[in-house]
Amino acid sequence: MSARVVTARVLSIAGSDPSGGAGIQADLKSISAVGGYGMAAITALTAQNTRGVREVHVPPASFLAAQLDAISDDITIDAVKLGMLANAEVIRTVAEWLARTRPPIVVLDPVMVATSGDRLLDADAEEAIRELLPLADLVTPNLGELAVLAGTGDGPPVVAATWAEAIAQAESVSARYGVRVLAKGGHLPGDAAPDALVDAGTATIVDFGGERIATTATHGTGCSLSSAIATLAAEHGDWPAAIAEARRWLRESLRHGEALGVGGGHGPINHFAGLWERGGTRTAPTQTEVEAEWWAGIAGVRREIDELPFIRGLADGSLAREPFLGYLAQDALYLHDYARVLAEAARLAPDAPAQAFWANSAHGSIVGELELHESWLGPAAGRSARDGQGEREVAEPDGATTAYLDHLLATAARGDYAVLVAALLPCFWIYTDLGERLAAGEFGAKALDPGHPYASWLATYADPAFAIATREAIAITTAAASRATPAVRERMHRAFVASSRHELAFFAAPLATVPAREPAGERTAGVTA
Ligand SMILES: Nc1ncnc2c1ncn2[C@@H]1O[C@H](COP(=O)(O)OP(=O)(O)OP(=O)(O)O)[C@@H](O)[C@H]1O
Ligand SMILES: Cc1ncc(COP(=O)(O)O)c(N)n1
Repeated sequence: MSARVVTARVLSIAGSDPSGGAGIQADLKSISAVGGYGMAAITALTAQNTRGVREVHVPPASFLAAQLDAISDDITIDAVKLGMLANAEVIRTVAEWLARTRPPIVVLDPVMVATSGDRLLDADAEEAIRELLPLADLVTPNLGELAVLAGTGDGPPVVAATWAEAIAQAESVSARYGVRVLAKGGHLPGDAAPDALVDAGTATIVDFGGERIATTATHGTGCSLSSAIATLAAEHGDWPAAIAEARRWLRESLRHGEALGVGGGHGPINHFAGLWERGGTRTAPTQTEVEAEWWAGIAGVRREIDELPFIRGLADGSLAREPFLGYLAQDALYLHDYARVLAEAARLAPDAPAQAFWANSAHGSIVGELELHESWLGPAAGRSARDGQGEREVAEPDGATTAYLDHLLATAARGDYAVLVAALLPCFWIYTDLGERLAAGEFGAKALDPGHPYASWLATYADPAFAIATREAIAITTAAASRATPAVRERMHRAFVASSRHELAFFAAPLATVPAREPAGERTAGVTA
């Protein structure tokens, strides 16, 4: 078998079923459902529905040859699936093209009679199918087709009545034509629906067992299975693995067929049931779209932050030293635990660059806390006790700090990396944005004045290194959101919005929580400057 490919380019050479359950329509759905790129050259048009075939129109074989050449002249074909071939002339056209182009994988579903009992191959063409067998890598007959292939032409074909008889017929076909045979038990009576891969060349039989699924939606199962096997064989480079996976997918699709409610006869399987259930129908937003949507989504919160008396006072320098230092004390407490949550993100990170980024940010957060103590607050509480300077009153986290940290620590404890990084992001993003806009004079010229009472603190937030870290945090988070399922992305977004609201409460707290009974200027909790 040829080298593996990521997205197999698979050509179905088969008939059209306008009801969408069998033929090329089923083939294209099946190839797509298991991850391949589907192409289709049409051998015949049928007028059929789930109840039966009304008419068949076979275009000139020369036109089929033109379709096949148009494809092989331009496109690398990783696998071919052959379905309804209608008549001997079509079979010969396909055989000639196969012999000339030698696709690496050829799966032949020797379609002869539809589930409804209608002929899809001229009676006199059943013999011609044998010409194709040596050109195929795998042939997938149902019990009736297997009997025809196993027959020698003397007398009518004898359909296997037991699974053992079917295996014996498959062995003789495999030996006679030098082709692997997947014997299919879909038409066996009883509760089992077994298939078996029979290869006389290697004297191996691989059994694929399975309970029969109680459903009337079996139209096109043979078409769908053979297309999925061709696609997965190109991807896996291994027949038993490809067949096992194709059968798992087929059985899932069989279980969901009836719910489609298509037609009053044998309805189609639901080729995409698994994909739909696992979230495959929604287009994932790009990273740029996530970034724009999430940022726009917290526009209201950001506006409220901009308008806070604390931010206005910080910008124009009118903010009293006492609430400012109260804020810094809370910020130090926040950074203390924020560092631990960042370290947890490093622990959960799926790759080394992300792990390094979060670990580095955790380090930055610890350094930030220490710097706050060095520049503004005095020695950190733990050290002050050890240094015998324990006289100083130690700040307790206020309600806003506690709530924010509880949210982050709970998110970390839940252990979902994507949701955790979304929760961590606002602290980077909102601060960088504020710092940049303060430094740009958007809140008034005073913020740019070197004589501003908090100039050195303002400078930290306009730090280009912090802006670079913020870009990285946005990139990591939006990449995770873009890859996530819709449900996880929604949880990420909720965590992001929740953290943004906590940012607002955090900025609002210093002026909102000064206890009324405490005379201004005398509040000392945590403030040591
Ligand atoms: N009711 C069922 N439950 C489980 N598996 C089934 C059922 N019916 C068919 N299959 C499986 O579907 C695949 C096709 O089998 P089947 O023997 O019906 O071939 P077919 O006659 O070529 O299909 P088609 O229905 O397209 O004519 C096999 O893997 C078979 O085991
Ligand atoms: C065009 C076309 N190709 C193949 C089949 C066989 O499928 P089934 O046996 O499930 O009817 C079909 N009905 N129509």
